[in-house]
Amino acid sequence: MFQLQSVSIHYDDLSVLTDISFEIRPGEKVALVGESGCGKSSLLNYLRQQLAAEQLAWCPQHHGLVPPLSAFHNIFMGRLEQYSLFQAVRNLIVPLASEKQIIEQLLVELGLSEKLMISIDRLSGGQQQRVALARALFRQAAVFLGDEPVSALDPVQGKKMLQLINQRHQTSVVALHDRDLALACFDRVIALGQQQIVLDAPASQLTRADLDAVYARR
Ligand SMILES: Nc1ncnc2c1ncn2[C@@H]1O[C@H](COP(=O)(O)OP(=O)(O)OP(=O)(O)O)[C@@H](O)[C@H]1O
Repeated sequence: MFQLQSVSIHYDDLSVLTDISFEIRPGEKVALVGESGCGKSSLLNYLRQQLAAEQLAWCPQHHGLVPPLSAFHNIFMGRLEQYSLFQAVRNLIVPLASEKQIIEQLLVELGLSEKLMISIDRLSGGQQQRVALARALFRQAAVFLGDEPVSALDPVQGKKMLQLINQRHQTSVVALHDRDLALACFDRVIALGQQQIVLDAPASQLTRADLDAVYARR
């Protein structure tokens, strides 16, 4: 699915990751951890560029929602490129019953059943984050890439959402700060630090202390 061989990522003269190599096979569920600024978002952006649009469900750190529009409209936009211009405009003005039903069902699963036609600027931070997640799930893609997609949720809800992500996608790579969720919900954990991969192991072979040690390095 992803094969990185000696990849370096930098912004002008700032090196973020240097000469990293790894492979992610189809079916793997991978948590990406490491302290703030270590390069998780930069790596996810790199991975995004390796995939065709139709393979990818992307959940960005800052949501990218349109605040005056409803949850329905924002979620519908997750698949906008798959519709003709006529279908897209028509559905944005008068939602098609079929699309509305799918999105309603998604919102039920995400605990937002009452919010279908509520505008984003009237939702809480955690509710907005779940709308961004619903927009990614609506794509029904093979690969989910998420940049802290549950950071605004409580741990119980966060775990439920990560389980849903992993059930609905063949492969996932998710940046997380919550080390317990990384261990509980993923098969494999990759940790970044000092421009390198500092740990890459099956979650079943790791403890919370192993991941804490990643954050203690400097
Ligand atoms: N567009 C950009 N232009 C220049 N520097 C950038 C840009 N995006 C990120 N950086 C820098 O690259 C480094 C890695 O940032 P990145 O956002 O990938 O880290 P992160 O691990 O995702 O952090 P966080 O956990 O805080 O979201 C940081 O030093 C950041 O300042």
